Amino acid sequence: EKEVKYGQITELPRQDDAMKKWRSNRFGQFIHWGLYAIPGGVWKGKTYEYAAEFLKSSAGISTATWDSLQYQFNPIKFNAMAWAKMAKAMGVKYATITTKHHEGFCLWPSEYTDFDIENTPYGKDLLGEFIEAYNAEGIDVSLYYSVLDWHHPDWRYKLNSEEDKEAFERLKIFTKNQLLELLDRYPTVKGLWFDGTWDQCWKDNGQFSYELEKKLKEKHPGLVVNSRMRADEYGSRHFDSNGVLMGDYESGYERRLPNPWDIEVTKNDWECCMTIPENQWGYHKDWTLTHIKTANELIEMLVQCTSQNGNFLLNFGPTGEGDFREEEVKLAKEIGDWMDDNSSAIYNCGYAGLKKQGWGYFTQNNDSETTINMVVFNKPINGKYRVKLNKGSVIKKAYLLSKPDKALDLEEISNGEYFIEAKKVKTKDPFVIIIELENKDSKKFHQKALT
Ligand SMILES: Cc1ccc([C@@H]2N[C@@H](C)[C@@H](O)[C@H]2O)cc1
Repeated sequence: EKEVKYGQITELPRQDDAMKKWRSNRFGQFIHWGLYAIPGGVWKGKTYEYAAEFLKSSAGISTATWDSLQYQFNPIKFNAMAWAKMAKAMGVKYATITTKHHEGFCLWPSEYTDFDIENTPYGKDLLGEFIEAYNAEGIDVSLYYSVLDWHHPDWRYKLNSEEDKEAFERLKIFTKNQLLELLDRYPTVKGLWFDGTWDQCWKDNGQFSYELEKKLKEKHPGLVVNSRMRADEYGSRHFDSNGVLMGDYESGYERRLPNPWDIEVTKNDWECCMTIPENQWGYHKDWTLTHIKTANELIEMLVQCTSQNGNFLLNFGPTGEGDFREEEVKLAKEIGDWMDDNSSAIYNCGYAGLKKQGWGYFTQNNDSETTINMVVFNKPINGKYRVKLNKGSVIKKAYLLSKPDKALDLEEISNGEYFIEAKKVKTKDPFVIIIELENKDSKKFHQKALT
């Protein structure tokens, strides 16, 4: 054990209302929007395959040229209420939007820079409109903020000289000022999602990120912060040098999920953020470049995250004009239709304390001790679902969520192991079987107490 002075601040897992709400939300919408949405991955007629929000670097564009995009940013089709209604219909309970990505352009009128929405043809407080519209639909909003800032003259990747150190001190003050400004301007936001914190400059400033997290949480009670914000004084990130998670949830699952059988991951709160193409966060004009995930794939990811106590943050990249491409609109509808019928297996649900089995994923509502959800993705060819529960568990009845008054046939195999027969399931979509137990699934809740 090392002596870590600048590691974890808030003892985990948090059981306060703000964190319980974060945990019960489960499904969120990520929005990546900035100047990069204008060129959309294409520059001087050439299409760049790398992530569209990195076009400045992949096309070797000078900062001056890139930053001049500011004077073209005029999303005439932006309608925050329409966005919020689409998000609501999709079934998300929270949304995380880029306030400032690596390019440094701010979607809110910041008093600490002119490289912001105020100095564009649009001019209005776009971020404020977004937050108001999403909150009006009952959707919590958290703010993505990139510490890495390609525009700011004081940004340094590494601190090699006294001059670097002095410049980075100014950058740290700028960062703190902008974050306090965001919390001042938008008091209803629930969280901060930090990115761009992997460089040496930030790893050398563990004490600063410790004191910053402390200050932000004092200013904004209940604030939920991702582990990506932090480094400890030895440069250890996400987890301190003794392996203790920093921030409030683990945010290392970017475009990847844990192994579905991994139960270690269930011990912390965590979130997976995911793109619909293979690797585009910002709007890219050409979606033929890679595989585009289907609603079924994305629903399975959401269900897997829930089954392992994680949240799923699905990314959308609005165009430079402020609307969504048709593929995203279609996916939002398809996912929303599934959520309309099955969200009871997602919202306020988590790890059921049971091993994953071949037909799909167990989830369990955090407020129920005797009801377990089976979310089915793979129908057994004989229509018999083998379920292995905790020893001593006795099934009182099992039924399709879609047909609650028709009990399914059960056959007990051994202590806590059954076949559930569901032969006539017509749907082509994933579906839910509900198991109601005779007795308290005490082992699971005992496990919960230990975590
Ligand atoms: C190498 C790399 C750096 C930054 C990223 C950013 N993190 C995601 C959450 C997006 O914001 C992406 O631009 C992705 C890959």
